[in-house]
Amino acid sequence: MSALLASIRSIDFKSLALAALDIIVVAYILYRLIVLAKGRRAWQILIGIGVFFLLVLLSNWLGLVTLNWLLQSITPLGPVAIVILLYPELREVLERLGRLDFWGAPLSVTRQENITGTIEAIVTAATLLSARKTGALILMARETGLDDVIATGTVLNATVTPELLTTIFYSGTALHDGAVIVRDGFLVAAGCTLPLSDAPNIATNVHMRHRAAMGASESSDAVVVIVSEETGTISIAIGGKLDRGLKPELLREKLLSAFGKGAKKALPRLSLTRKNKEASSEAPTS
Ligand SMILES: Nc1ncnc2c1ncn2[C@@H]1O[C@H](COP(=O)(O)OP(=O)(O)OP(=O)(O)O)[C@@H](O)[C@H]1O
Repeated sequence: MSALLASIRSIDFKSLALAALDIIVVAYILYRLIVLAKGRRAWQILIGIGVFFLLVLLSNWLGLVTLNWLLQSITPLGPVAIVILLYPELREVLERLGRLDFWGAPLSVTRQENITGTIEAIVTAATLLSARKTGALILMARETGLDDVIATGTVLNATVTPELLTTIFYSGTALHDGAVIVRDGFLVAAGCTLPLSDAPNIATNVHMRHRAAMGASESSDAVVVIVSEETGTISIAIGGKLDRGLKPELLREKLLSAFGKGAKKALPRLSLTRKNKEASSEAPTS
């Protein structure tokens, strides 16, 4: 008993508390970084890095000398490659650190909004625009921020209504070109430039507006609704995949399912960072 008391007394509680704090802070930072990366291209890059290190360990363990030598030779280039590949995400993390919103509110769902109402407004607007053959590009945010895309357009921060959407896309208005960004139940910005898809096998009848929608949904977890100016057809792009020729009911169904049952009351935040600079120089105007 006295030995137990002596050993308890010998514990340096201050160092223990500091070590615990250290572990908690590091774990929290890692958690926030994972939440930030998830659903974006950065996530695939991180998985790729994980696979690379797994291969290094495996080749070492199996005694695959040449493969191990090759992988070990490439490893010192890793930090530079990571900075290049994850440049947009690293920039966003630093910006968030500066704005202090890296630590606070959750990065995913920040506000409880009526997503069903937002979806309804978008479906109604798409139906009207489709009937008039007015081109439209509506990007719906899901996770993290879209600040760099928003920066390419004009900030509005207005409630999403069919009237506002149809007015914005009315040909000839100053903001009809480009995409509108909907986030947290608000039409945050209009006239935004999206990154174009660089997928190799895009059909020739997929024009710039649809390519931009595909690009935005490839680079982030955004859900993009498109109305073709040429044919009036309504399409949706999710994860780089374009689903064309949707009836309003199917569009509503897909949007509700994209925002998930749990998210029916919340419009999550989303980010899209990659390729904007390239797209802003490529985007055409009508
Ligand atoms: N990178 C981009 N980001 C945002 N909007 C874009 C981008 N590229 C094109 N657009 C929008 O698409 C419009 C022109 O698209 P496009 O040339 O595909 O029109 P279209 O021939 O009528 O085809 P569609 O049937 O796809 O509407 C532009 O005026 C612009 O509003």
